[in-house]
Amino acid sequence: MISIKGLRKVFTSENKELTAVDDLTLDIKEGEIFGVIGYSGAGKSTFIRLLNRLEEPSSGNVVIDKQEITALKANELRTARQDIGMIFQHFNLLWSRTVEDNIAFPLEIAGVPKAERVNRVQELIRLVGLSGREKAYPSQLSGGQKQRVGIARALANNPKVLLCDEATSALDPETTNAILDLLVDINQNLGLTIILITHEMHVIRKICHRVAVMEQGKIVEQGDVLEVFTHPKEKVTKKFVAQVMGSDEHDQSEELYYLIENFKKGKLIRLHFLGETTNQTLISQLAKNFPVDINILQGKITQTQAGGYGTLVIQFSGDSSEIEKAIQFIQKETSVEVEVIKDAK
Ligand SMILES: Nc1ncnc2c1ncn2[C@@H]1O[C@H](COP(=O)(O)OP(=O)(O)OP(=O)(O)O)[C@@H](O)[C@H]1O
Repeated sequence: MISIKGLRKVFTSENKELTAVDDLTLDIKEGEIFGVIGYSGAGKSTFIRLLNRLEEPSSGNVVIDKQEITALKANELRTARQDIGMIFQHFNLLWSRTVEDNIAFPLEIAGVPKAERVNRVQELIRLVGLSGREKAYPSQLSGGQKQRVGIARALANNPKVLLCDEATSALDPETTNAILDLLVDINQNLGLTIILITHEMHVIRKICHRVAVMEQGKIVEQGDVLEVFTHPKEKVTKKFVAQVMGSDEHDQSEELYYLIENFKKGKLIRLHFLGETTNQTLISQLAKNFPVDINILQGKITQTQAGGYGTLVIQFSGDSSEIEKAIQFIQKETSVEVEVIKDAK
């Protein structure tokens, strides 16, 4: 769907050259939500702006849906941009226009007749959940509502791709979640390919299918979100994963030592969940099927688009042969990995 090859952007200021995006090659599939994460200055904004040529590349090419964006003349680019919606951190709304007039703006530019425009705007307002706010001005809206206007405006011409430039960075956590849910809805219901840049791993965890990690203009690691979360390779990736899961191995071993010392009966087990979508009822299944006591001691499980992952430490106590059967059940019937931390025998 999107093919990016050897993309570079060199800025020159005060006779110094700075390579903001450095020989970047990437393929993005149709219908996926692809996240690019990196710290400030990594080159994310420059990268996403190169895709629709808000920033002109120094070299390399970008192909979106078989059209080579980097080869288009100015007038061709204007038409091609109707297929590439974009939303921004600070919304970029027109402050003197109402909600409906902001959303109608790209339709006016595309020459859509008035009656059709009015219908389309109504449809978009419903889609993004802004019914009743049609006549409001941006200054009268909350941050989340402003971004909803931004999304509706970006979708007005039925684009194939939506570029999101730190779209939730100016929002509080609750509003961020609501906007992320809306992006997932749009992705699923309209089949829209979404590329987003962010410095928050929570955003990647919650909605992305694949992720690329950017550092100094380059992609240093990429893959399925679950794979990158469970097996981060680069130092920078490990830091991002720690934003969501916490990673301090020292802390973990201290906590385990505490559990081993204080829960001496039966067996202490650590369960490793990896992309489980079907095992959410595991504990209740164990409790129903085996005459053992289960004590939940510690856990951290988080949900991604590909299912949950994380660990759960439990204590089994009771008849040791029943405990063994319960463990065998987990090993045979689920893909949860079992690690025995301590066996009281
Ligand atoms: N117009 C410009 N002229 C000169 N240098 C620029 C320009 N735009 C960006 N840069 C530089 O390019 C590098 C990458 O910036 P970019 O904004 O793409 O990073 P980022 O990862 O999006 O970070 P942030 O989240 O802070 O914006 C930075 O060193 C920045 O100073």
